[in-house]
This record gives sequence, C-alpha cells and structure tokens, in this order.
Amino acid sequence: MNARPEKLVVVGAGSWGTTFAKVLADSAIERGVVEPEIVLWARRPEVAEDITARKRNTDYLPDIDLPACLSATTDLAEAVAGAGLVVLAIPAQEVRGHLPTIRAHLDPAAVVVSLVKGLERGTDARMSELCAEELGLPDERFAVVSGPNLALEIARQEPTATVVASADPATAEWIAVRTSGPYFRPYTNTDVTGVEICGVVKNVIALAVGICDGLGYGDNSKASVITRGLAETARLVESLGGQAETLAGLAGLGDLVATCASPLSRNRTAGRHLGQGLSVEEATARLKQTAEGMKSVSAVVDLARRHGVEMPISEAMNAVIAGALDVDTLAGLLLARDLKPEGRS
Ligand SMILES: NC(=O)C1=CN([C@@H]2O[C@H](COP(=O)(O)OP(=O)(O)OC[C@H]3O[C@@H](n4cnc5c(N)ncnc54)[C@H](O)[C@@H]3O)[C@@H](O)[C@H]2O)C=CC1
Ligand SMILES: O=C(CO)COP(=O)(O)O
Repeated sequence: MNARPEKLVVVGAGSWGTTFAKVLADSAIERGVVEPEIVLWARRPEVAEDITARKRNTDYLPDIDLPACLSATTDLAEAVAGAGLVVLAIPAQEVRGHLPTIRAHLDPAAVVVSLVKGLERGTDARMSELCAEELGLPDERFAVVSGPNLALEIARQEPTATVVASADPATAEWIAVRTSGPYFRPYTNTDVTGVEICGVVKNVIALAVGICDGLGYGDNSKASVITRGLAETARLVESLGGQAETLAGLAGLGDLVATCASPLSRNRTAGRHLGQGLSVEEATARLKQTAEGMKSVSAVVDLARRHGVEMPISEAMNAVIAGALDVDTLAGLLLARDLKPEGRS
C-alpha cells in the first residue's frame, strides 16, 4: 500500500468542521509534528479569508482563536489533493454533490471520515454507503467520528470523548492518534452502522425533547422521550446489523444525553421553537445553521418502515415536520399507544 500523506483536510468550515480542524491541529502540535498541514475547505471566500488571514471563523465560532497552522481554501480539488485524511463536515443533503470532485483528487491511500449526522433523503443512505458508492471507497478506508461533541464546548477546549468507528481497527487507530490531544479523547470501535445511526436518530429525538421544552413540560417528560428514543434507536441499529453495545456508549447514550440536555443543540432548539408555536419554516429561519433532524427525519422513518422497525417518536416527528401533526396533540398520540412490557421490542 502507498504511504498515507500527513496532510489533513476538513471539508466544511461550519462550527463542527472548523472545531474538528482545530482538534487535528492541536493534536499535531501536542505530538510535536513539525509544520503540520491542516486545511479547511470553506464554501464562502470570506470565511476562508477569515481563517487563513486572521485565524478566526467569526461567523461560526466567534471569540475562538484558531491554531496558526490552520489555513483554508475555497478550491475543493486543491484541498483534497495530497491529503491522507479527508473529513466530511457539511450537511448530509449536500455531501453527494461534492463527492465527484473528491473522488477525482483523492489520494489512493487516503482515509475518508464522516462527521455528518444525517441520512440522504430519497435514498435513505448513510454517509458510509454514499462514500462506498460514489468514491468507490473500500470499507477499510472509511470511518465515522461521533459522540457527545457539541462544537462550541470543544472549541473552548472543554474535556470531551468521542468514538472513531471503522471496519478496520488499524484505520480507526490511525485517526484516533491524529485526533487525540489535550482536551479530546477518541475511543475506537468497528460498529460503523451503529455509530452512524445513533448520531442520526439522536437529532430526531432531540427535536422531540425540544418540543417538550417549548410546550413547558418538565424533566419527567423529557427523560421518558430520551429513554424510549434510545429504545427505538436500538431497534433500528440492530435491524441494520449494528451492535447493541454501541447504544450504551458515547455515540449512543452519550450523544443523546448531551444533545437533549444542551441549550447549544440546534436540533433541541429547533424543537423548542416548534413547541412554542413557530412553523417549520420559521424555526429553520431562526437557526441559520444545520439541524439535521429536521432534514433527515423522513429518511429515518422510511428506512425504519422498509425494515419493519417501529419508531413511534420518529414517526411523530416526521408528521410534525411534514405539517401533518400539531405539537399540542403529540403527547396524547404517544401515550395512547398499546400497552406493552418495557424493553426494546
Ligand atoms: N455543530 C456540532 O456541534 C456538531 C455537528 N455535527 C454534524 O456535522 C455536520 C456539519 O455540521 P456543522 O458544522 O455543525 O454545521 P454548520 O451549520 O455549522 O455548518 C455547515 C457548513 O456546511 C456548509 N454548507 C452548507 N450548505 C452547503 C453546500 N450546499 N455545499 C457545501 N457546503 C455547504 C456551510 O457553509 C457550513 O460551512 C452535520 O451533519 C452535523 O449534524 C456533528 C457533531 C457536532
Ligand atoms: O451532534 C451534536 C453534538 O454531538 C450537535 O447537535 P446539534 O446539531 O443539535 O447542535
């Protein structure tokens, strides 16, 4: 196999992409790498200029100083060329459109990492499936990084753990070394499907928790939604061949708790706005950033239905986002379901 280049690239200079590039840079500095090459691809020239010239991303991470070794470009081909690691950090619905350019310039030994917590609408594809299909990427060169990873807290260097999942443990370890640092601790596993699905569905559950907030419900309601949300996530993970242990880990319970508890979560915030009576359009406009749950929920329920998996909270969220269900009738609908024993089934 060709040697893997040490240039590291993040595609997407939003809040998580920029923070992840900082994680890579701080890890390289900590490990004593001489002149680390860490590049962000930004869609907008003013964002690239802000990062390269001022080491700031004012739009997405105001007040955060970025490492001196970070630079940014708007040229995706130039960014990807010669990189050993290509990290995808753009909204799920935008990924497919960028893959032909990435494929044309991808180093034959490069690893692709997805930070994306969404499914593609229309195909229900996970990012691992999209990359395999559109990049012709073998499983051992793909990984997903997911966990309780609210970008702003990590940008502020608050201690955080995450999961790096790849079918090939050596690939996961290679990435773990390059992300590990003074405030970021990756754990590795091989359950790509489980980690991806946990990250996607927790955004849908966070919408439901946000609606509880917006309606003025307290912690009992929210804990009930979180716990039953985890149960329906488990059913989908297992039906797709993922592992039950992943649910109890950082990418499962860890991320669900962080997102559903945090005022920083865009998905929870979007749900709160819906609960307070805003329309889907109004809630989306308020956010100005990606709330993957709103976009992916239809793909989640489609995937679940195709696999015969019951996901009542996701179904209800899908109906709310489609404008077919009023948030005021949500609780009654969920509570009126048939009585059954507690558990995953
Ligand atoms: N922000 C966070 O705390 C975390 C986010 N994620 C996931 O990371 C992914 C990226 O999220 P964020 O960086 O937070 O989003 P963001 O909303 O902060 O930024 C999105 C980025 O994608 C770019 N973008 C939007 N439309 C595009 C298009 N058509 N083509 C190319 N680029 C486009 C934007 O310019 C921006 O740079 C999402 O899937 C999200 O669920 C995962 C973990 C944590
Ligand atoms: O995925 C996240 C934390 O791990 C961020 O969640 P939001 O996209 O809801 O802000």
